[in-house]
Amino acid sequence: MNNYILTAENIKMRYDKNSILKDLSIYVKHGEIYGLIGKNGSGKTTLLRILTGLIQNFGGAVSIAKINGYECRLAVVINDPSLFLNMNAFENMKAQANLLGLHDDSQIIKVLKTVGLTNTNNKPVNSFSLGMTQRLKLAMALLQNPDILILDEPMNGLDPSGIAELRELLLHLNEKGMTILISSHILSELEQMATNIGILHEGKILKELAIHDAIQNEISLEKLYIQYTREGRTND
Ligand SMILES: Nc1ncnc2c1ncn2[C@@H]1O[C@H](COP(=O)(O)OP(=O)(O)OP(=O)(O)O)[C@@H](O)[C@H]1O
Repeated sequence: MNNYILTAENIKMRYDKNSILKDLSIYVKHGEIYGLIGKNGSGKTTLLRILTGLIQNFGGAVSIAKINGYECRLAVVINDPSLFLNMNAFENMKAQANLLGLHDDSQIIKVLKTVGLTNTNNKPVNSFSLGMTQRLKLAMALLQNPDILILDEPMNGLDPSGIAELRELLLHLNEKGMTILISSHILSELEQMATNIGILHEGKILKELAIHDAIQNEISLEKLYIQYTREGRTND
């Protein structure tokens, strides 16, 4: 038996005549923080949308592991606006909880505490900082108590303290057992946070590696990124 919680094999996706993902395979293990990197337009968001079921017309197969007979729960934080801007954090969470059929407010209160949004004094979301908004989106995803959390460039636009807060939060969730798949261009953050890295280039995951191997061999992610995504690269 393998230890994968999420696998996708032979994924093919095209928009009109543009082939974006070309027989791509990705393997995410239980308990890891998998950092997905690649150039702008390489297909990271497309892949994450496929993995989360937001895109259905693709080729290949996605498989989510089962624990005790139940498929692992997956939640996603993507950049689509999905918040009610005139409502406060609790009201947004309540709306999401209703959609999920959760009627116990204690779960909302617990999750808001986890992301540090309990003392927002009834402020509407349209007065939130970007960091607070990102934490609220994360809280909405956490309401589902997921086994796998998928985040698409969650640090975009955050200031250094917002990035650090988000990193601490994700590390905390991971320590509690949550598997995390995160796409980002901020390689220095992934170096601090990820356990594994996948480099998406020309429609495939060209390279997967464990961060501790890179550290042991004193290879920076930036160097690897450049090596694997430049034209005429060597793939070894
Ligand atoms: N709905 C769509 N219709 C047509 N083309 C699309 C659509 N969505 C994405 N694309 C194209 O597919 C390619 C991959 O886009 P995608 O957003 O998946 O890349 P990305 O790696 O996430 O990029 P970035 O790092 O800039 O966010 C791009 O060329 C993009 O223009």
